[in-house]
Amino acid sequence: MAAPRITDGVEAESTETGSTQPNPSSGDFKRPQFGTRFLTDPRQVFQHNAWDNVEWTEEQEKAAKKKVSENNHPLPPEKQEEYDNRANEYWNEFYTIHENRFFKDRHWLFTEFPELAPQCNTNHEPHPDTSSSDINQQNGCDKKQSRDFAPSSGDNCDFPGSSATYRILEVGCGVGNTVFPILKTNNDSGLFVYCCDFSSTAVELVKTNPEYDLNRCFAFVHDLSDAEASFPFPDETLDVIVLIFVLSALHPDKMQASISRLARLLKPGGVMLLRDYGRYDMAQLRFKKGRCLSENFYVRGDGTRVYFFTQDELHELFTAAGLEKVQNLVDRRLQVNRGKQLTMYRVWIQCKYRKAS
Ligand SMILES: C[S@@+](CC[C@H](N)C(=O)[O-])C[C@H]1O[C@@H](n2cnc3c(N)ncnc32)[C@H](O)[C@@H]1O
Repeated sequence: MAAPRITDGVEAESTETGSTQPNPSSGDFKRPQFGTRFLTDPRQVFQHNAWDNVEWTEEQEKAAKKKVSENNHPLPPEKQEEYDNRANEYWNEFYTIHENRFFKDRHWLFTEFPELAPQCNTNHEPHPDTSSSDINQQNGCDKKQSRDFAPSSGDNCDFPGSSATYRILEVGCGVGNTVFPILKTNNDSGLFVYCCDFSSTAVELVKTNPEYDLNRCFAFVHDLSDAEASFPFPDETLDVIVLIFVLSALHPDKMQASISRLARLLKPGGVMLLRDYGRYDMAQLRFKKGRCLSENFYVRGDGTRVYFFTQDELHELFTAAGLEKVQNLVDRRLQVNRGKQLTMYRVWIQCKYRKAS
């Protein structure tokens, strides 16, 4: 595996495999055997490109804490405001420069999140209460209706994907590195995938991708931090919501309202899936002075922002939105650049939270 590509902007975090280790305290007991290369002899560190489930020493944790607190001098309020007001412009610039070359398709998606293609995985049983026919009946819709739609009609029967039986929304979809693999892998004829991003440049790249198929997918511009903004489908219509390295891009003050708004979109029994940066990830420790916006929240050289979560913070956000924990684990990985003899400690958090039936 190649070392992560580092620029003065976003880290190519999502090129990494998502191998994680089962953690009984995470409530996750059925995880596949994946990511089982453990570093038992430190002298062997440069023998492989990556090591799984790396334990941090006390000194390492202490040094990370010290580095973060030394850097905790927030930028002045006017700078903060500018980064907040122009957040989508910075991401537009990012996608204008990188187009679809930056975030790579990820192979770990379906091992970590089998909910994205449940027919390929016998562990997953959609909850009996969450069938789309129920939703359509609640909305007075006939399940056999055409998939054509008129998004502005305001008619709940006539929203994109209204006749689907399994609906997934990806928020902060970028150029579709999760959406297109889902469409390719999950060939359930009842599947419909929505995806949104507040970068109109990213959404345009999704829409102009040759694999974009309006019969199976609908991309739209949406600002997650605007909890009042409407969605092109009614509440309680989604089986799955996916957030991959997107919540961390929001201002921490906006996170709770955004997650609570998203929770309303889930059917009873539906799940929210998240993978994002964990506290003291290499990317956090690499920030230089003058980049801190508030505690554990930073702005990169290209104007995009990033927060580094603890498991407890995410648990609090999801449960305050009325969701129940299915999984909340930390994925600690040691990546090695053998050529440069560099070690990089990555910390990612992975969560699944369900809406009660
Ligand atoms: C690190 S990228 C991850 C992109 C994609 N999820 C992936 O993994 O390839 C973060 C994405 O979140 C989007 N984003 C940031 N803030 C957002 C917001 N408030 N509403 C919607 N999308 C947002 C950015 O435009 C960007 O596409």
